Amino acid sequence: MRLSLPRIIPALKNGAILFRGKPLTINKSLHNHSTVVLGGKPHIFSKAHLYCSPTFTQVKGLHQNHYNMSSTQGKPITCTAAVAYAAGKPLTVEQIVVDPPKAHEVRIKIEYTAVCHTDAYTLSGIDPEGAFPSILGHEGSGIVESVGEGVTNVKVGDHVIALYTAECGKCKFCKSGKTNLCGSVRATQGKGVMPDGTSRFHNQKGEPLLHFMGCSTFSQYTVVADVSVVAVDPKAPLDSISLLGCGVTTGYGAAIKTANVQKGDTVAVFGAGTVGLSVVQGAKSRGASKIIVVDINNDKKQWSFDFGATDFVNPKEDLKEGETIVQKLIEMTDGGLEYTFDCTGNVKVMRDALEACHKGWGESIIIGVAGAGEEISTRPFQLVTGRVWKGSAFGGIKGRSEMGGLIEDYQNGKLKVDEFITHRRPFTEINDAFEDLHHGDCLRTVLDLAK
Ligand SMILES: NC(=O)C1=CN([C@@H]2O[C@H](COP(=O)(O)OP(=O)(O)OC[C@H]3O[C@@H](n4cnc5c(N)ncnc54)[C@H](OP(=O)(O)O)[C@@H]3O)[C@@H](O)[C@H]2O)C=CC1
Ligand SMILES: N[C@@H](CCC(=O)N[C@@H](CSC=O)C(=O)NCC(=O)O)C(=O)O
Ligand SMILES: [Zn+2]
Ligand SMILES: [Zn+2]
Repeated sequence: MRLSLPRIIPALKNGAILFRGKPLTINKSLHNHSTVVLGGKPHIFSKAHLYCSPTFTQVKGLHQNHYNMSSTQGKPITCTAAVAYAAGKPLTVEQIVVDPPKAHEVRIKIEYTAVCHTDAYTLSGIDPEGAFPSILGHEGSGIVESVGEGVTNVKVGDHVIALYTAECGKCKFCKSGKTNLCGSVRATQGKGVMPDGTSRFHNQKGEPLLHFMGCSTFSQYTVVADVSVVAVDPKAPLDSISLLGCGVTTGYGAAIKTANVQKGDTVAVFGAGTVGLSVVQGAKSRGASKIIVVDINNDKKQWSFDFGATDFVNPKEDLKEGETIVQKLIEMTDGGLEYTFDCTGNVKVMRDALEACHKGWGESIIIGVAGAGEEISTRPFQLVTGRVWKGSAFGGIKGRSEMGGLIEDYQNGKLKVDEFITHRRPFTEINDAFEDLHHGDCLRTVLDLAK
């Protein structure tokens, strides 16, 4: 049962609600502003918090569970989603049905989602794991609507980010201390189903729709495994932090975790999208001495400098006759770079990125995702002579244990996030958001699921 506003207000007026053990008094504008006064200090709660939050620890005559529950709990929800019915076709915005979460699952009311290049990659049909019909989207934030049995890490009303890289803390991978990859749900996630092998989505004809990357944020409601969701500070704006669900975290983490860039290091970043520019800001935060952005699109030049690049090279325009990008970079850095990052997904660029590394110690980190059948190649001599080829998924970040730190970096002004939001659209314009991706003036389009 949802605790309705008319029911909660008399309870508040009677002083019957305790917040962290102290009685709450209501601000007279509670109706409109959701503001309560505690110890003389105003506290602002979102509507969702007022309705659902267990931070309200005691309501006279009501059991705690009552106000932890929503009226939709345990029931299917009909809502709007964007369905990918076939590769290369626009998404269909339609009403779908989202089943309640089963044990160790969480149903989230998605508030905002951005479109990542990987969504376009899968929709294009070149993802070996791409399957249809499905609900794409993996860069999203929202509020927990209900939880299944046994869920302890999040509760109704929590502000959350969906995680395509789960963290169970118990599997071989999680316990290794060597990787952020988690084995707990990855096999079923890759098949587009929940850990029990079934889907929580179906369309109005009753046909099941597949999940995507364990997130499926292109739906007003989604269901994820409990290991694939993290609760965050409710003061962090949900629209901005949706970007921490993928692009920003991936690039920033690749610089500060996977590569672990140190003061004075030289860095080259191939591809100045959200991922590449987030690598740039990670490298800058570590005090890299040179941060060279390589991109074929001059529209990315100013952004590169804004995020901390020291140089910008457009291989289509800035090379001398017969010069390669590898030669240019080696010449600019007295023998090559300490770290290079591919943020394009182009396997030829990946080779250049490796070969631009300094002999003996340079490391190249592949972040870009390449299509089915694509392979990387280089002369083994490149590795024999000390260059290292690595990859990075979700920036090497463990979503449940490390997201809080990234949110703090954002809140303290150390990590730029808002600057990536170049476009905003109502959810119904999702196909235009995919189109935005192909234009040089777009880093991220954030979609508002309420519109
Ligand atoms: N490993 C992981 O965990 C993750 C991987 N990814 C992958 O990372 C990549 C980047 O993602 P995102 O930032 O969202 O993508 P974007 O498309 O926004 O950025 C890619 C950038 O690379 C540029 N580019 C394309 N070809 C070249 C080239 N030959 N040389 C130099 N620059 C080039 C593009 O230019 P233009 O605008 O002209 O096309 C664009 O500016 C994608 O492959 C994505 O799938 C994303 C998130 C997580
Ligand atoms: N499905 C593809 C590979 C896609 C891929 O590499 N995904 C990245 C995240 S991309 C986010 O925008 C990743 O983290 N991969 C690790 C993972 O476990 O999926 C294929 O089959 O090639
Ligand atoms: Zn992504
Ligand atoms: Zn695990």
